[in-house]
Amino acid sequence: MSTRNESYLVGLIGDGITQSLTPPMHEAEADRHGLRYLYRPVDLGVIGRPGTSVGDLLRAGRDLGFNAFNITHPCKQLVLEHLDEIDPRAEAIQAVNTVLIREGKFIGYNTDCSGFTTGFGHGLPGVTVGSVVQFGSGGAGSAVAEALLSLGAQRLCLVDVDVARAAERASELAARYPDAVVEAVTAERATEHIAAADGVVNATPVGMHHHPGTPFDVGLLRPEHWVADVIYLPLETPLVRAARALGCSVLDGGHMAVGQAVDAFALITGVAPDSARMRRHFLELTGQGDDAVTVPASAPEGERNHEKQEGVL
Ligand SMILES: NC(=O)c1ccc[n+]([C@@H]2O[C@H](COP(=O)([O-])OP(=O)(O)OC[C@H]3O[C@@H](n4cnc5c(N)ncnc54)[C@H](O)[C@@H]3O)[C@@H](O)[C@H]2O)c1
Ligand SMILES: O=C(O)[C@]1(O)C[C@@H](O)[C@@H](O)[C@H](O)C1
Repeated sequence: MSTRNESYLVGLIGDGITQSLTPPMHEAEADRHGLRYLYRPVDLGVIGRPGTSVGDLLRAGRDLGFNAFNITHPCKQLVLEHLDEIDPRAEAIQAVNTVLIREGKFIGYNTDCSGFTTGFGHGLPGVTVGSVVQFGSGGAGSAVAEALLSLGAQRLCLVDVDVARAAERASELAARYPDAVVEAVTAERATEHIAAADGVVNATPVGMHHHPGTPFDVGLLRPEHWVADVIYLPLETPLVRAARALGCSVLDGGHMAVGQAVDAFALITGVAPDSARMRRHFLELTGQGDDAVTVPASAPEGERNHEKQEGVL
């Protein structure tokens, strides 16, 4: 037996998340720290519950002794009304992906934003954030837009098939970042903005295994563009592949996936995870275990088998 102060019971609430790599990332890192830590997917599709049941699931989890939950599509906004406290950044984004249960209270955070920010710094070092066209302004898109503006983007164009959603996000962000130009643009007008942009971001599900394709015509890309995708299943989306072939600097969705997991693990346990080790494990899970990075000679034997770099997300 163990109480909730002696071990960790964590879940991921969302639809279609049974194959998520976040649970194995947390569990393996916890093992390396000698923590007793179980992380279970709570797949709404499998248990036949709607996104609106997230509050009931949180309360059931609290009563059953869970320490925390990650929250994903379609619940990142739906969960807001069930929180007792919310981190200021998550409040600004109006999306939560991590809920800590402390003394019976639900405290919400957004590690998608911090995870994208860290991954951007490591994966696209030295690029000019400058002017960005971002496709998708939902849960991930809100976090990424916030990250880009806090990284210094001066112009951000949001493109979403849900035009009202993009307009709403753009006006919220413009109010909070008055020195930047933030606007919603139609897919047609995005063409001219991509031509003038430093970077292009995909924060839509287009490119996932079950949603193949690209959110815009990749013929618009030039080698000078940097390109970021948030999708990590697959890691090599059609957009990432096309951008790499063209010679663009590219950030795949794995950087954000590891970054959000690193930050959530730290919040849940209070223990600083080894982000490079989590990145290596993630790449093994995705079958990309030979990512070209280096591990210091002092690393444990098992880790020296991989030619990888410390501190790379
Ligand atoms: N790497 C990570 O850590 C990470 C984190 C969160 C989400 N994701 C991924 O991000 C993607 C989006 O997730 P989400 O939670 O934001 O979903 P969401 O449904 O909240 O938002 C997606 C948005 O994209 C828009 N959209 C769809 N097709 C479009 C198109 N062709 N052009 C423009 N807009 C379009 C939708 O209208 C919606 O507003 C998913 O693939 C998810 O797996 C990755
Ligand atoms: O890896 C996933 O499946 C996630 O759902 C991705 C993203 O939505 C994160 O915010 C979640 O914490 C985990």
